[in-house]
Amino acid sequence: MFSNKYNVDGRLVVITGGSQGLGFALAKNLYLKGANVIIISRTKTKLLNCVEEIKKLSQKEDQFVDYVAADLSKYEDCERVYEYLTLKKLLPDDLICCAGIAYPQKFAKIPISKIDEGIDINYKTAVYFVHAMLPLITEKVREQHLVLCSSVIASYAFYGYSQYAPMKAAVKAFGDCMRHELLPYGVKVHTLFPGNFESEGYAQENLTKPALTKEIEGASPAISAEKCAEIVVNSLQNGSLYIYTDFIGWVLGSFSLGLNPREWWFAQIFLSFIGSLVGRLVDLYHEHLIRRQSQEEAKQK
Ligand SMILES: NC(=O)C1=CN([C@@H]2O[C@H](COP(=O)(O)OP(=O)(O)OC[C@H]3O[C@@H](n4cnc5c(N)ncnc54)[C@H](OP(=O)(O)O)[C@@H]3O)[C@@H](O)[C@H]2O)C=CC1
Ligand SMILES: CCCCCCCCCCCCCCCC(=O)[C@@H](N)CO
Repeated sequence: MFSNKYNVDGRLVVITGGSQGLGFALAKNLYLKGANVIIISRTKTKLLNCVEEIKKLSQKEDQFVDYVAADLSKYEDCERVYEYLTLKKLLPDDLICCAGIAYPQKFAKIPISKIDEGIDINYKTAVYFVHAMLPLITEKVREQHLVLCSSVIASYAFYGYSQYAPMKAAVKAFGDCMRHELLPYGVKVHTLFPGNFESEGYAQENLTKPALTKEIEGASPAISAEKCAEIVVNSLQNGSLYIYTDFIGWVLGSFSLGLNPREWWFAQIFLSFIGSLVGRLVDLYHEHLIRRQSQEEAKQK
């Protein structure tokens, strides 16, 4: 219905989790390219500072940046964002859902409050927000994009991520449903599968992350949030539906193609064949690391 090209200039982009990390980096990147942005997160003081910083990057007279402080895991707050947009007659061109949190730890050591937080921040913020915004993205007036943030972890869930991986798999599945349902409205739905990148959230999760988890995910060295945002924006401009931010993420995505959208069809199909041959070996190696560690722990006791 609409062209594939994603021209940033003049668009209105609403970004959840826009006060730090990837969300903030995306806000700055898009603003620098001429977009108007609205950032949303819970903490007003952080949002105010971000708005000031973004304003410094202004490209033209009438460029617009604003914020809404809202806890998007509460539906009333999502409705409040809807009211703010409609009152101000602001029609978003794109929604980017970046709010998310990980508490990597052995399952037995995870407090139930952290499990709830994982469900609320990773899953509910995305699903509730999209639900509340639907009237604004189904008007068929222009090309619109919905961007959801999953993780490489959705392609391969492993030791230490029991609080987080199921939620990111859920976000992936939600995105797949939305991609179908919003097709008649000309809304392109993109899902991000980032590998590790530096952010406040990443620093926080590293405080509880088990050594084994760090060892396994070492294959995805953390890039800067700015670099990650640049890759995401370039991929959106190329029309990619599934967006990976590092090589290992792309390889793991290729190993689990299923009926998923693909990029570089033949390369990915070839890799999926390799994956079906050696994938289990990689996992067996990780099982070996786990056994070795538990034996070492037993010796120390
Ligand atoms: N960093 C990494 O290595 C990776 C991260 N990801 C995913 O990428 C996304 C961005 O990650 P990252 O930049 O590290 O995250 P950060 O933890 O650094 O930032 C999270 C943002 O979400 C906001 N937020 C949290 N809870 C809510 C809520 N209930 N309602 C509204 N806003 C909320 C936070 O602000 P406030 O607390 O003020 O609300 C903050 O702005 C997340 O979805 C994450 O899971 C995926 C792969 C790798
Ligand atoms: C031949 C194939 C070898 C495969 C080896 C397996 C490597 C696994 C890498 C997984 C990286 C996961 C990053 C998770 C990021 C994330 O979402 C958290 N940081 C949360 O913020």
